[in-house]
Amino acid sequence: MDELKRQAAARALEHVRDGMKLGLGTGSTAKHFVELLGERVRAGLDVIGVPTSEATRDDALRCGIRLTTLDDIDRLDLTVDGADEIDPALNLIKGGGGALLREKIVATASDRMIVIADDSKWVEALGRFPLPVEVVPFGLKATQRAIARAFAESGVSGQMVLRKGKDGHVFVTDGGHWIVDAHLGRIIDAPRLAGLLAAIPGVVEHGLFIGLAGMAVLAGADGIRVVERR
Ligand SMILES: O=C(CO)[C@H](O)[C@H](O)COP(=O)(O)O
Repeated sequence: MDELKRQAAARALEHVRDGMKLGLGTGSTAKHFVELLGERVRAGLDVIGVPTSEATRDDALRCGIRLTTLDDIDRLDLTVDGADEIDPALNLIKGGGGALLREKIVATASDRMIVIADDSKWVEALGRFPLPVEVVPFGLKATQRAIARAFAESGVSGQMVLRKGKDGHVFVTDGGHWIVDAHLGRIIDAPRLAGLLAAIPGVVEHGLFIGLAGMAVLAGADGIRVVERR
């Protein structure tokens, strides 16, 4: 599986050009991309990156990649990131690694987003992977009730679980928020649900990435499949 992730990352690297401003994703697949990019940088490629998490910032610096922020530059040329699920419209579930907020800000500031994954992430409909919803700790129960109403309005339901870290304590995002993972099974209308969740005051961000990815690079046992959004 790790080899497939690296193959997908290597194929995405072919889209990187000298002088590009890059969004650097988070997760085990994105980490392969950062490492391979670092090899090219050490060989003379001139790029600058905006990391989507503290973990990616550390990795990128270790790999010798120059970094900047969205305060210092306007647009990015390309973001390369992983995903937890990818559907045929190239809508995604992201946030399994907890970095969905910065990932969405960076992807939205990019002219292009390429999503890289092993082909187990390809699904006919989103929702088997629990949908991460990043919330502020204040008023958690009220926010969860509003989220449940949004689910009902878009025709889905399921258990919501407050994410815990490996240490058993509540998982805290880089932005100081909490994550509720919603076990929905199958999301019938992801764009509609995305809009409903975005309108809830206690929701900081959710893991539905609608219309952001322009290309998916999927590595499987039979080779690499590239899917472009129509
Ligand atoms: O959204 C993410 C982190 O917030 C990751 O891209 C997603 O969880 C996929 O991770 P991996 O490449 O390790 O399978």
